[in-house]
Amino acid sequence: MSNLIRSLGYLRVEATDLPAWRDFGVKVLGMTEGRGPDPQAVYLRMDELPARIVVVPGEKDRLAASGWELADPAALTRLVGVLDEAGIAVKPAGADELADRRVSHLISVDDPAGNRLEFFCGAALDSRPSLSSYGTRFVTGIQGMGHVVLPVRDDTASLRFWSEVLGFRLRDSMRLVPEHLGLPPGDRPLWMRFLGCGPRHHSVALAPIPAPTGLVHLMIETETLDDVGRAIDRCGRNKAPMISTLGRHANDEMVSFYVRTPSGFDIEYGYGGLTVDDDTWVARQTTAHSVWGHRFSGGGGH
Ligand SMILES: Cc1ccc(O)c(O)c1CC[C@@H]1C(=O)CC[C@]2(C)C(=O)CC[C@@H]12
Ligand SMILES: [Fe+2]
Repeated sequence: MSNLIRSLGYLRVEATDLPAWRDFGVKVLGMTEGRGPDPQAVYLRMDELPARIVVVPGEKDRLAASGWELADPAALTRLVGVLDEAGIAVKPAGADELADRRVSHLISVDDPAGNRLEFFCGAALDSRPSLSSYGTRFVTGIQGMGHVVLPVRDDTASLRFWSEVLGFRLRDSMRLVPEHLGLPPGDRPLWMRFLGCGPRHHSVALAPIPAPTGLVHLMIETETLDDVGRAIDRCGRNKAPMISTLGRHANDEMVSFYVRTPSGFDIEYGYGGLTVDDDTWVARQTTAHSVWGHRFSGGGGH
């Protein structure tokens, strides 16, 4: 158990259509475009970091890595010790990768499902404010950039790695019906696990849902409900495919909707997510994904 990871820091996405991503990030999501070392890449900002989503040209559309922030080099050194002890192969970063990501220290590992994870500290800040022309402000800070839902195959192995090795805390579980996901009916129950590493209710959810792009969705959170409403309007104006109606989740109380990115995975765009305290939090099971809304279409029969 390590308990060293503080928050979701960034995503690296490989994409086939970079101009579509620039438009989507700026005009639909309300992020701002930053600058970075790779002139080909699109750097999308939400706050004082130089980029929260880095989109690089690729042969196919996929999540290349999720980046997770630690407090300092000592914490990263301790995490390497924990990973070594657990027999997980740790790849140190070269100078080129550090420069590219604008961090002082970086390592990477693959989780049991093959999701590439990067652990870093010492992010460079961008002194230019990230000011969206729509007035959108994102909830980041100690809550990080949001949450990711990553595909897993073996629920037990993945849950053990994320909780027992990485030190994430189980915040909620939800049983899924295979037929609802377009999967064959099975005898084993399918569990979705929601885990946190800080005050945000969940920074990662592990889902037994096949995702060809390596990501089910990224959730980003705004400071006001009006920011979410305006984003819905911009989806319409820019013909970005909304794949769910507005709804409120049962477990983290987030009011959100889902929109498809140019890379085929989804963004959950939300407001009002719950923060929790590990000293008092009790992990439960939710039996309905939402208290209202979130009717899905197109994305696979929900
Ligand atoms: C259930 C839930 C709670 C909190 C969240 O932040 C959240 O994204 C979800 C929904 C998770 C999940 C999904 O991402 C893909 C489509 C899913 C599997 C459904 O069909 C129900 C739950 C949905
Ligand atoms: Fe979510």
